[in-house]
Amino acid sequence: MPKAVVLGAAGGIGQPLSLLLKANPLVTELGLYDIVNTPGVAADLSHINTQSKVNGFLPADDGLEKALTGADVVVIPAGVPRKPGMTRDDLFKINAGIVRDLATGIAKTSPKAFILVISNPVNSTVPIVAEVLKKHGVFDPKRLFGVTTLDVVRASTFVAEKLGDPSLAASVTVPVIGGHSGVTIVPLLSQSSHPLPDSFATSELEALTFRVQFGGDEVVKAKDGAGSATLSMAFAGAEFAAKILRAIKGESGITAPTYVNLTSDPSGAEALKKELGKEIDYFSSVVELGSNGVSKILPLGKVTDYERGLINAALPELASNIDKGVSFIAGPKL
Ligand SMILES: NC(=O)c1ccc[n+]([C@@H]2O[C@H](COP(=O)([O-])OP(=O)(O)OC[C@H]3O[C@@H](n4cnc5c(N)ncnc54)[C@H](O)[C@@H]3O)[C@@H](O)[C@H]2O)c1
Ligand SMILES: O=C(O)C[C@H](O)C(=O)O
Repeated sequence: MPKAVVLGAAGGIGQPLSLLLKANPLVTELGLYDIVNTPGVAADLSHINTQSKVNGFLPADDGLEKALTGADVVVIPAGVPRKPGMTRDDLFKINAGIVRDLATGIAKTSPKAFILVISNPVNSTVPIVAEVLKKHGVFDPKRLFGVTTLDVVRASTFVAEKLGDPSLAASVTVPVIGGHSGVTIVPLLSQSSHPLPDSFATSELEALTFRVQFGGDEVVKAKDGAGSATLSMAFAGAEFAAKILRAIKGESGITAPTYVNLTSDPSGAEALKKELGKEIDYFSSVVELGSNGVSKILPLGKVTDYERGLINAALPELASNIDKGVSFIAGPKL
């Protein structure tokens, strides 16, 4: 205990993420699943002198089921990445089906696992996983997470840069809320652990906000057709997974922003929706983690008028992304 599983483990994110999980002393077993190359990735990682046992699986011979058996934490970076000119929503056509099929495997084999969804478009793929789990009668909203940590990591880096002290990057924390695409990404810079100077101009604040919202595009452009963020995403995914592993082990007081379901448990969902002023079924907010998953969704806290405007701009797109994911499994709303 615990066993971590990576679905999409041979990919650009999957390989370095699997490496970082192999290096995490809390992981005792690591299952790697992909449609290609996992035996090689697993053999390679298995020579690293940390305690976890590593196994690689392919679709043949019930590989998905074998990988997922006994899983406590399942991380999903399977699916295609963006090329320049594409939005994350453009990936829906291919990734929705991939995520649906993997979620079906989880529902059948490891329904109690904590599920961490990286595959884009996260705003829609998380609802897809939830709807599949609901169909199988095993949905627990406290155990399903859209991984938005890369936005948080970016915000820390960019704020530290603006403060003129990159050594602060690891300690700066900025809540990033909403969703994970363009305008649905809302950095609450007024709540930065290391405040921006009073002299910070409105235009600078807008530029910094834009950089967090569209940081993914910078990488897509720089990679010039060879994919999107992989290494920074692996780092971010491993950071979030490490928090989950610590919470499972019983550590209390761990918090992180993550994209969660707001329709039932856990506590705090109704209060958050009141603050948002809108009935919305998923939202990324800071949550408190416990051994059973999300123990509390924390309130937004004080936001500036500018941030309130960003939230209001995010909500309609988020709602439409959510509907798209839900309808893919449940059929269109009548
Ligand atoms: N949440 C985030 O912040 C974030 C950040 C970066 C990338 N992403 C997303 O992560 C996904 C993966 O990105 P990448 O750069 O690693 O892509 P990649 O193409 O390098 O890797 C994807 C892997 O998924 C595998 N795969 C495809 N279909 C599969 C299936 N049915 N079952 C198991 N594995 C399957 C592929 O074989 C490949 O190894 C993309 O959708 C990307 O947009 C999300
Ligand atoms: O930008 C992308 O498509 C990948 C990822 O969502 C990111 O934020 O880097």
